[in-house]
Amino acid sequence: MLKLFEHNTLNVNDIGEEQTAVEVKNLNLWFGNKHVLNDISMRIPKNKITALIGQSGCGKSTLISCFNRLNDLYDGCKYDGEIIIDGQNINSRKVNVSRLRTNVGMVFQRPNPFPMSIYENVCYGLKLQGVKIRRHLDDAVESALKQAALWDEVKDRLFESAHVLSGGQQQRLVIARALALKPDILLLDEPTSALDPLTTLFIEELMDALKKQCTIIIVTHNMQQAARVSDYTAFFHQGRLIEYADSDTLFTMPEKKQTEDYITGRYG
Ligand SMILES: Nc1ncnc2c1ncn2[C@@H]1O[C@H](COP(=O)(O)OP(=O)(O)OP(=O)(O)O)[C@@H](O)[C@H]1O
Repeated sequence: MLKLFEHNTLNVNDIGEEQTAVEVKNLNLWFGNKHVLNDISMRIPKNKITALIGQSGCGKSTLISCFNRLNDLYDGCKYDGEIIIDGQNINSRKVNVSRLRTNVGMVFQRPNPFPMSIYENVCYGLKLQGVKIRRHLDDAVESALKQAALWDEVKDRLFESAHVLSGGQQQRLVIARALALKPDILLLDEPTSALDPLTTLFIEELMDALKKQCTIIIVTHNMQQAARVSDYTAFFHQGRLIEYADSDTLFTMPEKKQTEDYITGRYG
């Protein structure tokens, strides 16, 4: 197995409260009558990369979308159980959802820069929050672009349209847009599936650097990527969490036959 990144991990059962970024407790979710997430419980550790894997349709994207309440946008979506972030059950009606979405950033499969300049893309969320002072915006844009390893490539053309950037640059721009809001948690839904292998590696190195400042949860279909980049991996099947372990253990000594069949490509 190609190992580029060092993983220093606890057993999933030993992740304590202080080390937990997201605690999922008996989460169930339905779209209409369809029971999509079935009694999921897990602790996702802080400042680590956790990969969610499993066959198409098993509920990975739905699960990460619970972490910033994106599923609320769909009529007919119901859920119960708890998701604790920063000591608060974010499934509660009392939660301020826009504040939650600032704290829990999300990046999707296809880079989706807004039709505006590179600069405006990065400071979009800050402006929505009411930040107006130009120097503050300039500093935030520079810092987020540096964290996303894009600054050197765009610093001389910040006011050009974001759409002139390559796919990999656009994906880093979208990551910078999320980072400008200083999220504690970054959700990445197949962030490299539309990118070539070199750009993918670049984004993986970026994720490894970013975990110092935030918790990363990534959905991926790419087993090599999950094994290379993540500290922990959770395998799902038909809406259930089948196996969750540190990635070294899950990819070399899975406990369940179903996990082994999936990671060795026998199905999926
Ligand atoms: N907005 C929605 N309304 C109704 N059903 C939905 C909705 N979103 C997802 N589903 C259904 O929920 C199930 C889980 O979908 P989800 O996208 O979470 O799976 P996934 O594991 O992320 O799949 P993939 O790997 O293909 O992206 C699927 O059966 C899907 O059709």
